[in-house]
Amino acid sequence: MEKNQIVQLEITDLSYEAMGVAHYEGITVFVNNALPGEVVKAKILKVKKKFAFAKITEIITESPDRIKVKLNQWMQTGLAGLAHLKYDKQLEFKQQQVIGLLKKAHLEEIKVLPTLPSPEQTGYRNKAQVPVRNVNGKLEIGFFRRHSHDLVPMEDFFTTDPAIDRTLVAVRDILRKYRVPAYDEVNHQGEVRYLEIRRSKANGQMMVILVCLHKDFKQLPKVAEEISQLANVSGVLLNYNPKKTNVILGKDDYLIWGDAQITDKIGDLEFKISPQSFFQINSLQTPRLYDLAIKQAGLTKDSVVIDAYSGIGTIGLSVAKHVKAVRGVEVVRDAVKDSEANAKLNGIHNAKYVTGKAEVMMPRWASEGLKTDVIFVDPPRKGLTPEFIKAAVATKPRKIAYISCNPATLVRDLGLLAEYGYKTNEIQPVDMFPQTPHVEAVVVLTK
Ligand SMILES: C[S@@+](CC[C@H](N)C(=O)[O-])C[C@H]1O[C@@H](n2cnc3c(N)ncnc32)[C@H](O)[C@@H]1O
Repeated sequence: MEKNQIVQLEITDLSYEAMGVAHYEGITVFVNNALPGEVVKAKILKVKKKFAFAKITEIITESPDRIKVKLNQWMQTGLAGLAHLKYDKQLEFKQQQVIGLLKKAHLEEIKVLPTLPSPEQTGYRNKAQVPVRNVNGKLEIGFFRRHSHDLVPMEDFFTTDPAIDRTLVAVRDILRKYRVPAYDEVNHQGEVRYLEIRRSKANGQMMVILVCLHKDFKQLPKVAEEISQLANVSGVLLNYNPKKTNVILGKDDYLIWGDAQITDKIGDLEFKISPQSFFQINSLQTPRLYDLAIKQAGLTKDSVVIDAYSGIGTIGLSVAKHVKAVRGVEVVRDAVKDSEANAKLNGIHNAKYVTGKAEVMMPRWASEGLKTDVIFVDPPRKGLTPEFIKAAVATKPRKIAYISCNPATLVRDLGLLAEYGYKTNEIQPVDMFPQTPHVEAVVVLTK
């Protein structure tokens, strides 16, 4: 097999990144946007020792589960890498992914429930972060072509709230009008690197963040004023990111106009959200995700609960009314400030939040005599660290409620927690990210 060769392939599986999997002369071939059951002609793009990458040139036998995607750009960029698959099959794919990982880890006794569908299948994202670059001499917004930094210009981001899309395009036009230079990655010059918009599903408020190479640029006052006049914009901020990096946001935010926070709701609770605070992006599915964890946690009015990795306090505050006390811990100071303000905003007096690492704070609380019944964990994609697991187990909770956005690290951690006697019978996948291969899941472990 060599680069640029055209081969006929039978697709037998979907990889966790939603690429079609085929086998050819002992080599595993990953084919962009191909579906199981399909026979395709494909051009080989890259060959390694044991695997290769290819793209479809012709579909010979089409899967009955394939649907036509409106814009080719969504597939080219990986913005919506599962959009070509019928929604019920997307849900099945997510369930199967967890089943496959459990099998590999010899944990097949754990049952995986059918994936809970999302109330909205498109336009569900309450946040967009889109790169700004020059394409053919024009400032454009869009998404990077898969595995590259070539910008594919776009106006319809499909999974993002349509009100956010309209505002992104309006801000792009303002930047063009005032001839603000887009960021030039190669020479590390220009001004605007990314646009970020966060929108409250509850009241429509939008926060617009210009991620810039410098703290200021000459057109900024005019640009900010025009953005502030767009419908429902409640704040305009500049995020300062001077580094040569792929990380989107810099450390510092400067408020140019309006409010530095928006307020959204989860269930009947209100939450103030700061620019850098984590907030689940699928607003309508989030309360259902939390409810699943809360229901299985077996809470009583006497329970003491830890909200580890607490963000702006969404889980702990949703739990607070069912229990005696909540202790939360989070590394981002602004998020902790938000959680304290959110407790007040909702009249909750039994939840306390601190800034720090969960693995450091939990043993400290235990040594101060805190007896914990349930630990809620909702870690980043890398999952739990061995230090966290040790600290959590030493805290001796009856249950650990684990919300995960990465089934690979979830399954790894389930194996580790089982060694300490924390076990589960089932996993509930929850679709927080329709049209993408991302899988969220809830598990409650009992000792
Ligand atoms: C997936 S978010 C969950 C936030 C929140 N529970 C929610 O549902 O909105 C993970 C959070 O963990 C925080 N974090 C990462 N490592 C941490 C650690 N070692 N200790 C405490 N918090 C941590 C991140 O800053 C982030 O806010």
